[in-house]
Amino acid sequence: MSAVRTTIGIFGQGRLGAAIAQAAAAAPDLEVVWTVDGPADPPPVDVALDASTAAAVPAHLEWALATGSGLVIGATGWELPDLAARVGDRIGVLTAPNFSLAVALMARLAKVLGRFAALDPELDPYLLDHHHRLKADAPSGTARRLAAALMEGCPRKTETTSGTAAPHQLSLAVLRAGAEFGTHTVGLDGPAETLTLTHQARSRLVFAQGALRAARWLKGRKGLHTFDACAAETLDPLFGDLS
Ligand SMILES: NC(=O)C1=CN([C@@H]2O[C@H](COP(=O)(O)OP(=O)(O)OC[C@H]3O[C@@H](n4cnc5c(N)ncnc54)[C@H](O)[C@@H]3O)[C@@H](O)[C@H]2O)C=CC1
Ligand SMILES: O=C(O)C1=N[C@H](C(=O)O)C[C@H](O)C1
Repeated sequence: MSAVRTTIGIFGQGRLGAAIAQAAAAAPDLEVVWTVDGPADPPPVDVALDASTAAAVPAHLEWALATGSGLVIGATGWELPDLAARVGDRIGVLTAPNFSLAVALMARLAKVLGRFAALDPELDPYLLDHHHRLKADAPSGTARRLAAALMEGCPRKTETTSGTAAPHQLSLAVLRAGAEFGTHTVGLDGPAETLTLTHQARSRLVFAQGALRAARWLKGRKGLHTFDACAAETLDPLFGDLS
């Protein structure tokens, strides 16, 4: 008797969506029931993955609520302030500006870097975001997540700027050029030393595999979740006994 497979749908068949479809086709526990690359009303699935565009995310949330499907939102650049209230415990929704486990680790470390910068006003935390020339949003969803982590750790920084940074501003530089899959650096710059931490994606496979990890994790769950919660199962044990 064969095991029950998780049914998957994929919104968006561009760079990310195609990579997810390719990875899912090779996963014996998953069944890709549909992929769509434009407005559509597909049938319910266990979990749909949104790899489309910011503008399409609200309609995909409406679809998920109407069909009772789980939804993993990988698209970036959208804002839905009432998302938690709308989701409630009706369905499961997971938001993920970056599907890389290493980036989830980086976000944790960014918070610690922020805390370190908070000890000394001469230490400036900063962020760099480099992506391919076709990326629609800037800063990236990942850069926004990392900026939030740095600012949580360093409360004197309350907003980002791409220009000259006032003391309360976090300097965030965006580069859109070439074919870069996604490179982010968090750094500290002080009078006598610097510290940097860089993540560079070498393939979209890392995002595709993370998207499938998120779908498996979300199946059977209700409520609003983040990829950080999914990653915590792997990352939490790494933070024991750091002395
Ligand atoms: N969370 C993560 O780890 C990652 C997130 N992304 C994000 O994923 C999104 C897609 O990125 P790419 O694949 O590079 O863009 P892309 O432009 O290559 O693909 C987007 C696709 O969505 C399709 N689309 C547009 N409206 C749609 C709708 N209503 N329903 C279904 N499909 C629709 C377009 O036809 C296009 O093929 C972006 O927001 C990007 O920032 C990208 C890579 C990794
Ligand atoms: O559009 C992309 O390509 C990527 N987008 C995500 C983001 O906005 O952070 C994640 C990754 O960096 C690639």
